[in-house]
Amino acid sequence: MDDGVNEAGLDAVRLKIDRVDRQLVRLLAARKDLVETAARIKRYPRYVVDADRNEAVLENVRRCAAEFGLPQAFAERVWRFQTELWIRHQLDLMVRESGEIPYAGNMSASREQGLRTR
Ligand SMILES: C=C(O[C@@H]1C=C(C(=O)O)C=C[C@H]1O)C(=O)O
Repeated sequence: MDDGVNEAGLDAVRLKIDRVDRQLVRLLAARKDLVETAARIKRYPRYVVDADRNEAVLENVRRCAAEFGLPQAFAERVWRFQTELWIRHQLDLMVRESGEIPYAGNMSASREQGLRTR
């Protein structure tokens, strides 16, 4: 780079970004284990999507975002997208572990509940 860009400063901040990413991945892996436990408790695909719980999760995340200085709209978009991925993950897990076929109703239900990224 040119134009007097502080390359050493950029390298240093990127190192910190990589460290934060490592922590984020660790936390997501911990969430994955819990989401899988929830899936095993639910047992059936028809119980995977829970609109009330999705809303409660979003409300909690908005509160945390305000607390930690993350823009709420940003947090909300990440969580809506994430929730869709977790729902898919649970359905995939059920298929893997029980051979149960998830019916299309689940994903269309999640779309109706506004879980798609907009
Ligand atoms: C993990 C669950 O399953 C789904 C995924 C959720 C999540 O990722 O937070 C929340 C509700 C459900 O739609 C759950 O019911 O708690």
